[in-house]
Amino acid sequence: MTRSRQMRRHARKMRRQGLQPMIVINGNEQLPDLVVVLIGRVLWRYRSEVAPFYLAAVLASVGVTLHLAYAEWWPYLLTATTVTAWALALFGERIGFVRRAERLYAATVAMGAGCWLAAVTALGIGYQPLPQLLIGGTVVLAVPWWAHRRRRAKVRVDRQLSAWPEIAHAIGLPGSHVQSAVVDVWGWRARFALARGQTIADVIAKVPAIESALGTFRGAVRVSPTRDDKANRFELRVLDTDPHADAIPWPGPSVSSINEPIDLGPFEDATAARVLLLRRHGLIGGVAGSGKSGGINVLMGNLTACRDVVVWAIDLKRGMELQPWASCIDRLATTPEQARVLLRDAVAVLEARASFLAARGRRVWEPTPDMPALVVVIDEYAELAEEAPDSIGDADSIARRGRAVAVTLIAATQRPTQKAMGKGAVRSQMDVRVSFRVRERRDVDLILGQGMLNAGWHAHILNAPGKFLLSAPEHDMPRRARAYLLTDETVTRTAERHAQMRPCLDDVSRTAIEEAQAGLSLPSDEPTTAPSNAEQHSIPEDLLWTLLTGAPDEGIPVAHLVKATGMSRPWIYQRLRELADADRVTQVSRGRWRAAHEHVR
Ligand SMILES: Nc1ncnc2c1ncn2[C@@H]1O[C@H](COP(=O)(O)OP(=O)(O)OP(=O)(O)O)[C@@H](O)[C@H]1O
Repeated sequence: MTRSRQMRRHARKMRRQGLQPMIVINGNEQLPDLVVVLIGRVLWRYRSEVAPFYLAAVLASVGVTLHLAYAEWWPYLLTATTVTAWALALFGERIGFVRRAERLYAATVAMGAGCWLAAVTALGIGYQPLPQLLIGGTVVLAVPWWAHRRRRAKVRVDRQLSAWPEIAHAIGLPGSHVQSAVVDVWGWRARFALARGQTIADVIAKVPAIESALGTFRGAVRVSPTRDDKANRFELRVLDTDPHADAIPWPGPSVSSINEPIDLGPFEDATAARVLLLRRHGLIGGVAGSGKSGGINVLMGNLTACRDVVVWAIDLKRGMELQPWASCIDRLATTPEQARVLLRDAVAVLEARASFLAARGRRVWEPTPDMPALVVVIDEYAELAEEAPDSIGDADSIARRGRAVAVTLIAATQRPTQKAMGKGAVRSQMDVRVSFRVRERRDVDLILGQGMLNAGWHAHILNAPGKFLLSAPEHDMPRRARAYLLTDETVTRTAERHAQMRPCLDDVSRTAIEEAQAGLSLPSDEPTTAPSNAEQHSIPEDLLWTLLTGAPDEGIPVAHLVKATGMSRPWIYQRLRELADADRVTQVSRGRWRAAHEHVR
């Protein structure tokens, strides 16, 4: 019996006795077979780390072979090298070198390796200083490779996943296997297939065992169904770091249109807390210092990035919170009087839009850069209710009737009591509720809605500023999230950038505001039905023309035209536009028109 067979037998015997065999290598003896296997395994396991040296070894052997057989090939090698390096630098993105630094690195390695190979092919490996260049170049170029974060993360995940069959066996899920995996900022996620008869409930019951087997911290593993909701699949989310451990810098806007859900910050499992604001109103609550203003900054950073949103804001704390965004805000009210006018105008906008839609037989206002949504942000709503109580009726109107016409209200307040919200229906109309930390348990229901505390929405125990619970039609489970943090400098920079691309309100809304400001706003029960046939058209059109030709020099207000003809405001505007296109009428000033001079009586 050879010595190595004796050793293996001995090892088996020890294992039967429950002991762990140890390999002792005596310097004078030949290495046992086992050690060769072990070294092979280590070299395979650490193949990613050792890859630069593998490449160097391959280059050296290819170089020696080429020198002996085809020494005259070196110019071809140089040409191929140059072409490859340029291709990697210019088009490397297509094969996975996403960042510029990665493409430059790949091109440098290709250039270095190719030039060295060409030199060895021509001169032989013994030519000085080619051997030194190979060793030095390998070590120097290996440093960025070793340091590359994404490579390291991928290797770590590969190793954890290659151990999955053993883990699955140990935790009682034998036969389950990995289908795909991706690495991200917080850790990794992988899709698994389950063996016959296993269910996702079995996996959820094993989460602590999975955490232990993968060597993660407690709470790092989440199990969820896959998107296709197959009963024999599951998704495993493994966090390397707790996403909520520190403040999370804002990564920049997540949307460019109000039609997309806004990312407020990550949940504990690092998935994004995304919420749609189109045709919804929002209520943000929480005690002083809980991060409300931070939350509003995240919203502002996103809303101002949308080319189909006009933002109006009310900040009665003398603009302390919203002033930094002033360059992106179409109208900012910082006094009760300004707030009153702003809300009255917002109601005028919503009424004009409703008439405009009704006249065209349309139900909803689809925001576009030309016809944007209007979002009214009110910081500290309680101050508004206290200092401008007569404007609460307008806020109420917006909350009740704003959805279809894309006029959205977002109100922030510390405690949305009935008194703080004024005597209106505003609170009950809020579809999206964001609760930062509250002082008392009963405040949970105030912000999130009746019965939410008992349903497990424990906003009173949120333990750091910026942490929040989000309740919305697509978020019906209490999950902690943490809002991104925008530093003052980020706010300034973002506001500067976004200020250049803010849209203006559409004609319908602008005119409604002008009329409201001129005190000519029509009652909300103005006629909204468009004429149904040509016969009906002919009379008001004649009347309209008569009014325009008889108008004084300063023009006739649109509101008068509406009243006199009995037609809807959008109808009047359409006719005016047609007449203006035919050079028959002119707009004297905002909201005032008359016939062109040659037609004036
Ligand atoms: N998302 C966040 N992540 C980390 N820290 C935050 C976050 N939001 C706020 N903070 C910290 O908490 C402090 C208070 O936040 P913020 O001013 O937003 O609270 P607030 O609820 O608006 O208070 P107030 O009502 O007094 O204005 C900030 O100075 C900041 O340091």
